[in-house]
Amino acid sequence: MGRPHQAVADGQAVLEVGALRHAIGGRALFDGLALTLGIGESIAVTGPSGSGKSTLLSCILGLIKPDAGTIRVVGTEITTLRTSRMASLRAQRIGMVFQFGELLPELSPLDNVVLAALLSHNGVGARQRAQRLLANLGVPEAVTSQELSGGERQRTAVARALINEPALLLADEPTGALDSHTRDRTADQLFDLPRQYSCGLLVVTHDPGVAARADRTLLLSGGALEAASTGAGSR
Ligand SMILES: Nc1ncnc2c1ncn2[C@@H]1O[C@H](COP(=O)(O)OP(=O)(O)OP(=O)(O)O)[C@@H](O)[C@H]1O
Repeated sequence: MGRPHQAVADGQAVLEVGALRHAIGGRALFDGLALTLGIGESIAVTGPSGSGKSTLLSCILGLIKPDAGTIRVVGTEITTLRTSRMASLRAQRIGMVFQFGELLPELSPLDNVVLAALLSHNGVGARQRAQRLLANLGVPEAVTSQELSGGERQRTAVARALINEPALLLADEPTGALDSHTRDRTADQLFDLPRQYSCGLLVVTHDPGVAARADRTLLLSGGALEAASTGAGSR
């Protein structure tokens, strides 16, 4: 199922953030923050509540314009993009998984996933792609997604994020609403995705057991990202 856009070259970074600065309400959240994420790689970002993790994701999604610095998504500098161009880059290149899935409850899991393809003008073969993704992630068929368990809903949200074959997958506390068994299954699947689908994965999480699955864990502290140790055996 070829990408509807140019493929990411081997070795190319899917995300490069440089010298990022941003303040909210007079408080500096980012002060020279830098980050590089490669294709096939996963990074977990941890940090105290209010340190700016979700704001960082919003900057990468182009929803917040940072005060200064650069953000390149698959080589495209997004901080200077017009809204319409950013919207199309976001639809084609970035997948996002939220803490509570944010599915449309009246629609089936399949239709939730297909809808994301249609909204991105990527409808050709979308039903088959969605069926394959949902089957791979172990989501059962259902008339409405509100019939699903929390873990099944979250895996549907993962399928929806993958339907347009994004180069960059972002997740904000993707397992925060799940019990520990479901968390483990969902997190295992999530961190398999970069190699399975040739994308880069950036996960914001408070959960050391989830962060431990990432190739690298970074701590957001003092407005910058530093290497963090999640501790052996914290899964
Ligand atoms: N729209 C907004 N208006 C005002 N302040 C905001 C806004 N969005 C975020 N903030 C503030 O910016 C800071 C960073 O928020 P953010 O949600 O990015 O933190 P976080 O690290 O994701 O926190 P948590 O781990 O609790 O989710 C917080 O102090 C928050 O109150």
